[in-house]
Amino acid sequence: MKLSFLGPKGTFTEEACIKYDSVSEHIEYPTIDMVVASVRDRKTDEGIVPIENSIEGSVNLTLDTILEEQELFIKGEVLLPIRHNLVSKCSDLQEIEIVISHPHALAQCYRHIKELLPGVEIATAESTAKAAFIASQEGRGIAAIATLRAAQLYDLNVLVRDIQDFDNNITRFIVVSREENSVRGDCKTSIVFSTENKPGSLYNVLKEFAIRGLNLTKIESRPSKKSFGEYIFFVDVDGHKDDELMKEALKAVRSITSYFRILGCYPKGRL
Ligand SMILES: O=C(O)C(=O)C[C@]1(C(=O)O)C=C[C@@H](O)C=C1
Repeated sequence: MKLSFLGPKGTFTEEACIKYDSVSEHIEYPTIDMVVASVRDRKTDEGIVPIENSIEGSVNLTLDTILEEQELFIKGEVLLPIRHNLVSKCSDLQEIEIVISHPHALAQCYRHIKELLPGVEIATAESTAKAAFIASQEGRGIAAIATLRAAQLYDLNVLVRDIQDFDNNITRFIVVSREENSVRGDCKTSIVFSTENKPGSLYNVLKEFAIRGLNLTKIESRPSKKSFGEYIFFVDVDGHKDDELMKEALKAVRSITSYFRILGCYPKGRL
């Protein structure tokens, strides 16, 4: 089996990939949309991308990409504790003029970086490992926020360990596939929908889960990109899509929404 991930080697997504399936062939792609497209275009069987972080929230590019890919499903999820490190060719913090990383990683370490390196210039990269690679090429004056594995792979010194602003830093990754997951058991169901822009329409949708005692684990909105003030909602619910109460709730929600799709039903990830 071929499993694509947001690369290059040394990203947190690669770690999630190894945690999910260490046996398959792992293939790196430089961006989230290219990982998802590799599955759609049958170059790989499944792909892993980050979807949300406990400090910084949703990865919008992932939400927008899975919304566009109507033929793909979420087949699984992986939870990973995230520990960031400041890594560089330099061996002294005083020499650092630029800090580079993925925007999510920069946001997760914002206070720490401001404290350690006041006035430092910030630059972004497509992943933490890409930032480490750039730091290894550029050399002097630049540090990346990256994994310890990336520091090893790109031959960088670890200047400061654990620079995330909050210790309880967890990222959730999803596994995208052309096939639905067919397992039963302790599952989660992810849906996406839009409602008419009128009073109570979101309340009416959420009520269908509430009256049946179904627990929502996430709700996120993204602009529809068609009209200002119109939104698409992503909701995760505890439970399998074929459980009796869930089936009833999903049927009701389908009937009162202007757009509705089950993104996937899959086993809950564990830390
Ligand atoms: O750049 C990486 O290492 C990634 O895997 C991406 C990513 C993200 O998009 O949130 C994953 C985990 C961390 O939260 C920071 C960055």
